[in-house]
Amino acid sequence: MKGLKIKKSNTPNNKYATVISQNHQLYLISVNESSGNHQVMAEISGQMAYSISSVEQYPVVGDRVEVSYSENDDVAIIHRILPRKSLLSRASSGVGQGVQPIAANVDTVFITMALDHNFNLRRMERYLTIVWDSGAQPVIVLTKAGLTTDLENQLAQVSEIALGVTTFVTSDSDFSEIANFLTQNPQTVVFVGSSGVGKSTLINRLLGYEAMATSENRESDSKGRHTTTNRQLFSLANGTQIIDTPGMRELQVDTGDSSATFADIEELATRCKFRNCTHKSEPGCAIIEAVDTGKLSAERFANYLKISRENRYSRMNTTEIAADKFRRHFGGKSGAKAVRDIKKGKRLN
Ligand SMILES: Nc1nc2c(ncn2[C@@H]2O[C@H](COP(=O)(O)OP(=O)(O)OP(=O)(O)O)[C@@H](O)[C@H]2O)c(=O)[nH]1
Ligand SMILES: [Zn+2]
Repeated sequence: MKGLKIKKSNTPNNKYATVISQNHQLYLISVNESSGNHQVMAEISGQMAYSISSVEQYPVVGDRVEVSYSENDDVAIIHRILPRKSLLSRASSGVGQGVQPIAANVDTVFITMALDHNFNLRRMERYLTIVWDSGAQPVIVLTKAGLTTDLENQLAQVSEIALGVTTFVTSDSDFSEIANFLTQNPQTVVFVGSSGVGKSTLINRLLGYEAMATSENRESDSKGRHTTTNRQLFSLANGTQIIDTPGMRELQVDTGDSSATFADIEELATRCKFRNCTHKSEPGCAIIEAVDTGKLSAERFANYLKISRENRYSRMNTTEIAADKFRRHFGGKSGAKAVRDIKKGKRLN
């Protein structure tokens, strides 16, 4: 994986550091010093705070930052974020709220899904979409192999929606594929996936100690999932870093650029007779034909449409979204009739 190119600082006493945990505007950073790495609390400088105009300009876990700090200081001051190679974000709740960045410079996102009742290809597509969009590389981890009798079929289904994506299968007793993968390519990784699929179990096994409380030894409503520290970035001996921040694990699998995940559908769309085909009822629609002949599953196509619509919304303001819903809902009706319907309280959705 490509390393960060670090521009030399204009201020010779400044140092470089990695953000290892974040709590509101306070950061825990690991400063790279000639004597080794040194952990210290940090805040952003007044000047940096003043110049920030959007939420991605705040440091997040995994960020490399330039700081000023001397031995006598209680807190270091963060002056800037070095260029990121990836940024993983989740959708904030509520329409028009944009996205919330949660981890930077992640190389690989392990999309973790259990092979039991948790297994769900539509959810997997959503995770893939977010990961492709972040600049990180997805790897699929299918856990609890002992709890399925249908592994071959499940693997075939996964490879259909995740063409070329590395896929590992783990069980209670065997997680060696992931361990080998990380030994061969030390890098920064995160685990995402539904609660209970075994992310903490895997992270503990990779670290070789109980850094995370798994659901077996955790109160179900306990806030702190880390047993020993409030770190959000853990290092393996081989240099691999595992980021695990609150809010990261399940993401909100509802946004992102769908083009890489749905490359086959986008390719089909280029063969529709009309360039602005909506793939609903047009003659010569290559997608409708593929669904009719069974080459494309209707479910997968429906998921594609849903994600495309959500993407479109994430780029619109509230009025535009309302107008779009209006058009979709009342497409054929006259404006006056549509307005009457709205006044009568018919829902748009
Ligand atoms: N059978 C089986 N059980 C597993 C496996 N991996 C984890 N488990 C069990 O599944 C339960 C949940 O595991 P966790 O590691 O806490 O799951 P998690 O994904 O970290 O869940 P959250 O912390 O809520 O995000 C625990 O009881 C684990 O012992 C596996 O490969 N096979
Ligand atoms: Zn079409």
